[in-house]
Formats: sequence, C-alpha cells, structure tokens
Amino acid sequence: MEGTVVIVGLGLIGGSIGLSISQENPRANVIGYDINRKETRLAMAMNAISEIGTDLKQDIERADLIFLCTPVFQTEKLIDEISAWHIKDNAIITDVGSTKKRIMQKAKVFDEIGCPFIGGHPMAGSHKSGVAASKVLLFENAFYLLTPGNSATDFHVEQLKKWLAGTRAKFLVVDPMEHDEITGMVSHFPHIVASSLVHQVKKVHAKQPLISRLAAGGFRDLSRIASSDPVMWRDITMHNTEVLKSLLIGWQDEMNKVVNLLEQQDSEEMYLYFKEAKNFRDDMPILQKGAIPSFYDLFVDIPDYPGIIHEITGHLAKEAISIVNIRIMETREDIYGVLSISFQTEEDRKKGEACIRSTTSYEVFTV
Ligand SMILES: NC(=O)C1=CN([C@@H]2O[C@H](COP(=O)(O)OP(=O)(O)OC[C@H]3O[C@@H](n4cnc5c(N)ncnc54)[C@H](O)[C@@H]3O)[C@@H](O)[C@H]2O)C=CC1
Ligand SMILES: O=C(O)C(=O)Cc1ccc(O)cc1
Repeated sequence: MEGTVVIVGLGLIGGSIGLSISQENPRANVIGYDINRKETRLAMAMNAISEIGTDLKQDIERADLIFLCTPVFQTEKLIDEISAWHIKDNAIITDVGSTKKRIMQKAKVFDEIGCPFIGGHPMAGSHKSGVAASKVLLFENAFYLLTPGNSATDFHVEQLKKWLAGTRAKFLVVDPMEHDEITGMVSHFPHIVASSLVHQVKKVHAKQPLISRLAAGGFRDLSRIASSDPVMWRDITMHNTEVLKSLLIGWQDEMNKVVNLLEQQDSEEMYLYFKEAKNFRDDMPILQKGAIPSFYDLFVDIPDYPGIIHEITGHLAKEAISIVNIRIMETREDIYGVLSISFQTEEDRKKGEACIRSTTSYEVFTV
C-alpha cells in the first residue's frame, strides 16, 4: 500500500504497528508523534516510522491513515481535537485502545462529518511499555478486534486490514458493548486480580520481609501483568467501570465460596473446585493456540556454570536467530539446569533448535 500514515503515540503498540506497516509497505510514508521526544527518536532509529512529525494538524490533514495509539483518555482528547480539522476524503482513522464502548461513543463525531472511524484493539501485548519493547510480529496469530463506526464501509474495513496485513493478526469485527464485556472478563478483570494479589503480598511483606524474596512460581505467573503501565490501566478501568463492578461482585462471591469450603474442611468439594477449573482451562482453544499468543519455547538441559547463557545466545546470534526471552528454570547443586528460550515464531524455534543441536552437545527439547 502507498500513502501517508500518521501514528500518534509511539509506545509498545504504536511502535509495533509502525514496524509492521513500515516493513510491509515500504513505499508508505509513516509519520510518528509522541509527547515524549525520546520515544519518537527511538521509533525513528528502529525504523518504526520514516519521519518525525512536527505539525500534527498539517500531517493529519494530508494523511490516508491515522492511528491513535495512546492511553484511552488521551485518545478521547485526540478525537475531539482531530475532528475539528479537515480530514482527507476516505482517510481512515483508527485506534488501538483496550476499550471500545466509550471510544466509539466519542468517535460518533466522525460520523457527523462523514469520516470513516474504525475502532481497533489488537488482543496481544505485554506488561512492558514504550517503543523499545515493540516488535514487528507482536500481534502475529492474535485476534485484532475491529468496531467500525457508521461512516466506515466494508471497503474501509478491507483497506485497514490490507494496511495491517504485516501484523499477521486475525481480524474480527465485533460490537463495541460486546467487546467491552468480553475483554472486561478476560483482560481487564484479571489485571485487577493481579494488582490486588500484589497488594495482598505487600501487606504481609511489612511483617514478613522474606516474602518478597521467596515469592515465585504461581505468584510470579499471576502477578506479571501487575507490572504494566498504571496510566494505561487507570484509563481502561475507568472506561469499563460497569462491567468490572459486576465481575468483581461475582469474584467476591466466588472467594466467599472458597472460604466456606475451607471452613468446612470440605476436601471433596475443594478437589472438584480445582478439577473443574483445570478441565475448563485446559479445553480453552484460545490458551492452546493463543489469542494472546504464548511464545514458542525451547528447553535446553545445561550444566550450571557461569557464562552458559552467553554461550547459547552467542550461537543463536551468529545465525541471526532472534529470541524474546531466556531464563534458567532450575539450578541446584549437582543437577543440570534447564534453560528456557522463547522465540516469537515457530520457524525461529525450529532454527534455534537446529542451531543448538549442531553447535553444542546439550539435550534440546520442546513440551
Ligand atoms: N500494552 C498492551 O499490551 C496493549 C495496549 N493496548 C492499548 O494501546 C494503547 C497504547 O498502549 P501502549 O502502547 O502499551 O502504551 P505505551 O505507554 O507503551 O505508549 C503510549 C505512548 O503514547 C504517548 N502519548 C500519550 N499521550 C499522548 C498524546 N496526547 N500525544 C502523543 N503521544 C502521546 C506516550 O508518551 C507513550 O509513548 C492504550 O490505549 C492501550 O489500552 C492495546 C493492546 C495491548
Ligand atoms: O501482557 C499481557 O499478557 C496482556 O494481557 C497484554 C494486553 C494488555 C492490554 C490489552 O488490551 C491486551 C493485551
């Protein structure tokens, strides 16, 4: 595709959109804006954008495609601001915000002036913020939800999908209310649960400081998303208040049920409680294939010696195989540790496996 693309907000998501649009559409002019100058410069250095914008109004007025990639309160303000400007005929305006009901209400202003606004929400990301964490394939295989406004035709939706083809996401048109109910349950509510779990640990930590050094396993998995940007999550929860209130009331009932099982020492019901949850989760297709994609992991049995990570990453780097994470899962005296290496694609995992097999004698396996 050719044309001028403007991205406002060059953080994790704006940066990832910029990377995939720029790589897939080399003839497009991708102009980036961020209130934080460091993000803009880094986005330029990473080739997520081809130009650093200097006059937002002028660039919006000549754009063919406009992405609003800011926290949702800011997105609302930008919609107000931009709708007063002269947008090019058939230019598409879209956002990436995690909520859609209030954004689509605000974006009705574009219907009044006949501008196609298409709400967007790529259902993948990370607890990390900022353009430095962005990735060209951040949304690969993830659902990318779309909520077209009244002025957006099927043609506009298809155009937007073409622009975003490089994300390799799976697009799905949904109703904004339905969107907020579903994402409230599977994304926004878990975020509150993760943060409340950390608050709980913080309270105990005052009396038992060792707790923060021993917290691992389940706590680490469940609390990861509590490290996300608090501004972004403040905005999301303020946008999706009613859905979240009702989910939290249901959660309180659920916790009371568990308190009762414990008080009554009802081991049979307690077993069923865990078993039913396990069965339901194990059958969820989304967690098997990934709407929020799990990375492609490879495990290596390694001897526990200093420099082992450097050795393995050195072999991978020589063959230009990118990894997204690496960690030693187990190191105890006299036994081998297991190194877990995460790749972004299955292809990279296969290349990584072949590379480690050919350059070391360590056992390599997947699960
Ligand atoms: N982080 C995630 O995993 C996901 C986030 N989202 C949504 O994407 C949006 C962006 O999130 P992230 O990229 O993670 O946040 P981020 O914090 O990494 O990036 C946001 C950027 O917007 C900039 N910004 C804020 N107000 C601005 C303004 N008025 N003009 C220009 N730049 C401005 C900030 O300086 C920052 O660089 C949010 O609405 C969020 O709900 C959607 C899917 C996943
Ligand atoms: O880090 C994670 O696992 C996330 O859940 C990221 C995320 C955050 C916000 C969204 O709207 C969608 C995905």
